[in-house]
Amino acid sequence: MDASDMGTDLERVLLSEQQIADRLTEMAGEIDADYAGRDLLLVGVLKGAVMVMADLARRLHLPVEMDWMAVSSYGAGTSSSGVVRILKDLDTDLTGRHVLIVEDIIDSGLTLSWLLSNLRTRGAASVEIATLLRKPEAAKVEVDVRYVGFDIPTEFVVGYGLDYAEKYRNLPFVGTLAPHVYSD
Ligand SMILES: O=P(O)(O)OC[C@H]1O[C@H](OP(=O)(O)OP(=O)(O)O)[C@H](O)[C@@H]1O
Ligand code: HPA
Ligand SMILES: [Mg+2]
Repeated sequence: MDASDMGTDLERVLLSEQQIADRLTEMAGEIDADYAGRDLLLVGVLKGAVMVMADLARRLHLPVEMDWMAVSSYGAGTSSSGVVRILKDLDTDLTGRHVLIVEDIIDSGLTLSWLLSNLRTRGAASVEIATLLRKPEAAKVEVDVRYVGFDIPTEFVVGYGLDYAEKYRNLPFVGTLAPHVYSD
């Protein structure tokens, strides 16, 4: 699937499949080096982080475990409500574990800031964040992020796990939507 398959819904491609792949390879290299000799637990945040988790994890040379949480702050809209709900909690006890939260995007920062404090109360040896995308100018709270793929402008983006009203997650690239998609 490429941009032309999107018909008129897509405004432009922000990050191509190749750019994403190259950056994830670099991030995996840093993570491999930083966590060498440690037992790492990757925590993916459903649903948006599915693609990042799958592609980042496959580039790591460390023996990792993977677990998932589902939290929601957006519902079907395009701005964060600020109210974070746990829809599915971890199956893993974090006591003494090195935890790396894997996310698709940090926008207002409200979701990750909340999640970071929540996981830090669970006795982990360390809790860090890896995110593919971050919107620095949209931050409502500052979040201490260890690994960032790309800083992007304050525009609503879709693809590579990111949705608008649950659609577009399966695009292999990250793009912006044409305004008519929001108003129709
Ligand atoms: O920094 P914030 O403004 O809090 O936004 C970031 C969060 O919003 C999105 O999740 P969403 O709640 O849309 O759930 P989803 O992953 O299932 O789409 C995204 O995947 C992040 O988790
Ligand atoms: O720009 C975005 N796109 C899709 N989902 C999101 N969740 C937070 N920001 C975004
Ligand atoms: Mg969403």
